[in-house]
Amino acid sequence: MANFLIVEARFYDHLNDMLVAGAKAAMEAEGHAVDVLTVPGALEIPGAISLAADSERYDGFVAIGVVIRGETYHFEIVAGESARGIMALTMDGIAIGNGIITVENEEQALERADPSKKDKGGEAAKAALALLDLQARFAR
Ligand SMILES: Nc1c(NC[C@H](O)[C@H](O)[C@H](O)CO)[nH]c(=O)[nH]c1=O
Ligand SMILES: CC(=O)[C@@H](O)COP(=O)(O)O
Repeated sequence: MANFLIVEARFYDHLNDMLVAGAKAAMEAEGHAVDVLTVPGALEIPGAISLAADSERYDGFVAIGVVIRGETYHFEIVAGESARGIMALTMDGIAIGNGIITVENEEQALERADPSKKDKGGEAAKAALALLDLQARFAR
C-alpha cells in the first residue's frame, strides 16, 4: 500500500467534487491510502506538492483543479505555470498525476470532471500510480 496526497485547488466546488471522487476511486481500488489537501488555486499546487514531498509522508501525488478561460491572459498563466511547475517536480522524480483541467467553458469542464464520462481525476491518479511503479522498477 502506498500513501497518496491529492492536492486540490478548490475553485469550483461541484467540479472538484467529481474530480476528487474519480481520483480517490482509482487509488483506493488499488488499495492505497489517500489524503486531500486544499489550496486556493492551481498556481499554489506545485508549491504545496513540493512542501509535502519534502515531508516524506507521501509516495505520490495527484494535482486536481479546474481552470476555465476568462477575459484576460490570466488563463494562460494559471494553466501554463501550474503545468510547468508540476512537470518540473515530476522531472525531479516525484510521482505526480496532473488532473488540472484547463477548459474553455463549464460544459467542457463537466464532461472531463465526471467520473462516468472522461474521468480526468481518475486518469491523473492512474498516471501517478504508473510513475510510482516506474520508481520501484528503476530502483532495483
Ligand atoms: N482563475 C483560476 C485560478 N486563479 C487563481 C490562481 O490559481 C492563484 O490562486 C492566484 O493567482 C493567487 O496566486 N485558479 C484556478 O485554480 N482556477 C481558475 O480558473
Ligand atoms: C483562468 C482565470 O484566471 C480566469 O478565471 C480569470 O478570469 P479573467 O481572465 O476574466 O479575470
